[in-house]
Amino acid sequence: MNSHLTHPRDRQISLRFDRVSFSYGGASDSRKASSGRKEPSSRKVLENASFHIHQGEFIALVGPNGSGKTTVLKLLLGLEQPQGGRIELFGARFTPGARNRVGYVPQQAANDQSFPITVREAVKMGRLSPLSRKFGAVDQAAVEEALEQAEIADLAERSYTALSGGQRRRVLVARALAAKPEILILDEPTANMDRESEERLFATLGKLKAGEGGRITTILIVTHDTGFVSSLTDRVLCMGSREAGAEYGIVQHRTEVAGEGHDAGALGARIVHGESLPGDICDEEEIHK
Ligand SMILES: Nc1ncnc2c1ncn2[C@@H]1O[C@H](COP(=O)(O)OP(=O)(O)OP(=O)(O)O)[C@@H](O)[C@H]1O
Repeated sequence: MNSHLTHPRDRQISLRFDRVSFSYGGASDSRKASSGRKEPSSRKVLENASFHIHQGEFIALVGPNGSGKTTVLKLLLGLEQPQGGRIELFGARFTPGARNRVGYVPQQAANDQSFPITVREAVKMGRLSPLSRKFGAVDQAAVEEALEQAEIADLAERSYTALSGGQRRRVLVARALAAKPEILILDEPTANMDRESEERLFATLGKLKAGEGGRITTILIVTHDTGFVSSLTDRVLCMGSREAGAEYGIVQHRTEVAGEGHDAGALGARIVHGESLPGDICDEEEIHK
């Protein structure tokens, strides 16, 4: 069976949260463990939160400020450990090897201002592995392809620091794509982005979703701007919704007519949308403050 032709929900699961609970200052909080100091109080972010994402799905993760979106990303990148439940990447518990198959585009690069390198060099960083193997022809080809995919080939020799915020964000996208990730995670990619960069990023994401180059990429995008990706989005995950048995959980909204797909019915609300997703997609009454 050609997996490209199958519906994403008939493909294997790339990522699963199974009744995940997490509190900052809780028993397995990494900062508490490393510092040895006791936090004055714990901050519960997730309780029994469950969702899963199929290979090739395009998912928007939305929710109000402080509802835990970044925390979900930290958990699935292995930067935080849940106190309860299970997180699976590619059908197994988190491993560093699985992490290498996930591309992450942060809101901004660490030390953004002091990045005295060209755009091509910044994208090359996506191919540098901790095993310090030689940078070869395959790596070079991947870098050139990522520059094209992110529509920044014309910027390749420019200094990274001379770029606009939106252009820098597209460099970070290219850096992630250079590693040919199976899952691509983007944290608020359009925040403070100029119109042209937004349009080019949208084009990049559209090509990834369409499977250009014969690769299937699963995409998880944290955004306040659901309109930006509405025509690409398969499902919306809403943070902070109260569900039976999950005080601080996540509700999955389908962006398709209710009843479709083999696992329809297992989840909460569904919505139907056309060109744009409504701003109040997550029921405000349901969102914890
Ligand atoms: N390192 C930390 N220690 C303690 N509490 C934290 C820490 N990081 C985040 N929090 C708290 O956990 C909750 C969830 O934070 P998180 O950053 O995940 O939310 P968010 O939805 O990404 O917010 P935003 O949209 O503002 O980026 C917030 O109440 C936040 O104050």
